[in-house]
Amino acid sequence: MPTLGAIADDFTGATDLATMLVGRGFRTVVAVGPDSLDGADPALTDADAVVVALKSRTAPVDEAVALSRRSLDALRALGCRRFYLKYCSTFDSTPRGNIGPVTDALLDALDARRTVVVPSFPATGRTVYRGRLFVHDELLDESPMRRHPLTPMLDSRVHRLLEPQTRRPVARVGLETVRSGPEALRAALDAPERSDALTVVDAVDDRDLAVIAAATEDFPLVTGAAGLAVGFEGAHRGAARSAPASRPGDPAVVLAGSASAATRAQVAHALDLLPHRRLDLAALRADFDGALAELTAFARRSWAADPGRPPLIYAVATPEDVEKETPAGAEPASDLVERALARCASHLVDAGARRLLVAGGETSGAVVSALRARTLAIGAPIAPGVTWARAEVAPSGRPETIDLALKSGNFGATDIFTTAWEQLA
Ligand SMILES: Nc1ncnc2c1ncn2[C@@H]1O[C@H](COP(=O)(O)OP(=O)(O)O)[C@@H](O)[C@H]1O
Ligand SMILES: O=C(O)[C@@H](O)C(=O)COP(=O)(O)O
Repeated sequence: MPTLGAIADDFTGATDLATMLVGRGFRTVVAVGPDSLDGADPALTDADAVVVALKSRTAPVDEAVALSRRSLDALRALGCRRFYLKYCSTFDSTPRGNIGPVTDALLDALDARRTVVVPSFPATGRTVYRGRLFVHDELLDESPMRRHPLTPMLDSRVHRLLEPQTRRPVARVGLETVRSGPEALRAALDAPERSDALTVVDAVDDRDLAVIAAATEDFPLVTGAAGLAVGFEGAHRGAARSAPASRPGDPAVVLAGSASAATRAQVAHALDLLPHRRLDLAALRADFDGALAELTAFARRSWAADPGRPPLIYAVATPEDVEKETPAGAEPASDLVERALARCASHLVDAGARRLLVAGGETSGAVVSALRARTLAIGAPIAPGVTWARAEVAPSGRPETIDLALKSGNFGATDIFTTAWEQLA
């Protein structure tokens, strides 16, 4: 029976946390949305931890809160007693939410008064020092996250980002206290000014995260990126990862909807090596089905020409490709891109694709929902925060088992689109 329940605000974040938890000795399953939390499913009841993947990061606040509350109730019904709200290591949110409102709602539901806020994930270059969030050497608001199409991050002070989003006071604990050990940190968290607050805690390396995890072991709810789970200890060290569903040479495809800097570099690298097509937004607006049929035909031709070179279908190669203004009366580009890549994934699985690498959190949510997967079993790791997962899908009713990698826009080495497949060998 699972005892740890996590709620992730996007799909790449869910597999990011799940691969970390597997590495920490938790048999972990990702459930796609609260409706997949079926108490009779042995994949869930035999796990130590269940991570619910939501597409709630940029949803309207009420919807994000309702989805998270339903997930919490369903995780409790499965037996979970300790909860983890997983959001982005770059704290992706707006002044309205959704990190603050969801944290408030989960605390209320758990009858808890306070929690910690820990976006730090040093393995991917995210650290928090003096309350400021760094992405490698840059402050968050000086990093490419400043120009994110959905959640531009214009401040690096985590407390300032959170304050307008929550009803609770926002407090801070500095690195000096963390480095004094779990008892000192716990005393700081128990101080009256933090006893009903959301406390942003500095963490620069994995030892800091282990201290935070130890100091909050009995908190009903912790919040953060996947890094905090570095300090968790499950009972199944060396927990098995699921075997690949596909074989080398099976049709594979890369679908990239992210406009993030790392993905743009990965696209640029792959353009020289893989057959590729950029989504043509005008063509999609003029004839969605026709444009999709052309993309499917392109993928089929690529597989026939060389099964070793997966076709790449992408949305953005340079920042200028991001559509800033929607033509009057037209569907916003971000929705159109998600819808196109989701439909593309369905067509391609129907056409035989058994290995899909998807870049982008919102994009991954749209793709996995279109594929109608219910659970993801965590497979071979690819890079910090990125993993293969095995999924039963049924885009048009016929079940298939495929290998899926959901890559956060900003994660992964430049050559990930050409090298990730080696982990399936
Ligand atoms: N050309 C474009 N113009 C506008 N928005 C785009 C374009 N291409 C992609 N997008 C949108 O940008 C968003 C990227 O978000 P996401 O998939 O979460 O990537 P990341 O992981 O980098 O945040 C998606 O909603 C996607 O549809
Ligand atoms: O914590 C992280 O950075 C990732 O797990 C994550 O949430 C990434 O979000 P996207 O960049 O939108 O994929």
